[in-house]
Amino acid sequence: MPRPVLVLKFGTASITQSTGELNEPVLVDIARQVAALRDQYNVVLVSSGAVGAGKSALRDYRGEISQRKAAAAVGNLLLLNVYSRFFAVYGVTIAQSLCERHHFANRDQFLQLKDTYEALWESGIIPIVNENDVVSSRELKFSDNDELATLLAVGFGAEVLMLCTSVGGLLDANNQLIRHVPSLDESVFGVVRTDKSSLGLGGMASKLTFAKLAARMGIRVVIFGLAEPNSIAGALKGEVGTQIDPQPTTLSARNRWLASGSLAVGQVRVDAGAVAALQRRSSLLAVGIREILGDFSAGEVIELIDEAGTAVAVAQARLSAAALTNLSSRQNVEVAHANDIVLL
Ligand SMILES: Nc1ncnc2c1ncn2[C@@H]1O[C@H](COP(=O)(O)OP(=O)(O)O)[C@@H](O)[C@H]1O
Ligand SMILES: N[C@@H](CCC(=O)OP(=O)(O)O)C(=O)O
Repeated sequence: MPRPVLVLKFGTASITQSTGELNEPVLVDIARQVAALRDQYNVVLVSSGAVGAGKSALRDYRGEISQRKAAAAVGNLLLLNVYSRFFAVYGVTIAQSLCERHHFANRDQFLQLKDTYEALWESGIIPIVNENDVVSSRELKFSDNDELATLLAVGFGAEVLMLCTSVGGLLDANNQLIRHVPSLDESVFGVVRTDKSSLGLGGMASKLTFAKLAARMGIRVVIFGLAEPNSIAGALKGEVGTQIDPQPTTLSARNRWLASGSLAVGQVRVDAGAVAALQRRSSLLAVGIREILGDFSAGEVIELIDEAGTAVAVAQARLSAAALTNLSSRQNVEVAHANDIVLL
């Protein structure tokens, strides 16, 4: 039996001090706790903290985009060096994996990543992942490492996605920990404020957004903190942090991919009749299309939005944007087959 995959993400606020410097005692403890999970899980550790760790090396750091990239270039080295030293104490070798968003657009390319991780896991090595900030452009970035961790969890069909937070979990309006969220509906999002740590990108709003996606794809999510001893094992057992239940899903691995990991390169606005047809699991026909937004080729992934602009589905387009625009007749032209459409 292959071991289940566990994706574990640590944000800047959890592993650095307020100055940005790496919090070594916390990292030693993470290494101890994660090393103990290796026999049970194939672990992917997603770690932020590079910008914080590297920024003091830059003269007159003001947090501009180019300076953040430069800080990440310095800081990733420091971060991995510290992880490498601390994991070595527990006999674990680590590997570095820097990911870019476009690697996730093409499923074949993404599966190469999985191949590599499997080779690492076979030798007991833990991959440590961060966004490749040095080259990531503003348009093509992951929104943050919560998204990167989620896309890895969905792509690998992980059993559990664990998002570490500096505040111990999801808190209610009285700052009390919410222990169990059976389903992430709007009322749950209502407790989230928009504050986040100064060096990180995410915060709780981002964690919940991606937790919702992962749960919809059948993955159990835990948002937890490191305040208690052995909190990672505790969170896995459901005793620490906020537990978010996975939703039942019948989507195939490929369609889960379509709905989450792929990059939608364009959008198509569809009318109310087409929305109703999609909900009946019909194919999308050209007659229901109101507007084509962006440029896409046949075979690429597009988002289907309703008249109000809300995304209702993602689909693999059979026709390019240009071919769709130039249709002489829109009767009986299939734009996306039902099997290639995933409702959101
Ligand atoms: N309802 C909430 N429960 C917990 N944290 C919340 C809530 N609303 C907003 N937050 C904020 O979200 C942030 C949690 O993200 P944090 O773990 O610090 O960042 P990251 O891991 O992305 O660096 C904190 O700044 C916290 O104050
Ligand atoms: N890639 C950046 C962190 C980006 C990020 O998502 O930060 P966070 O919100 O703290 O998880 C870094 O290593 O500093």
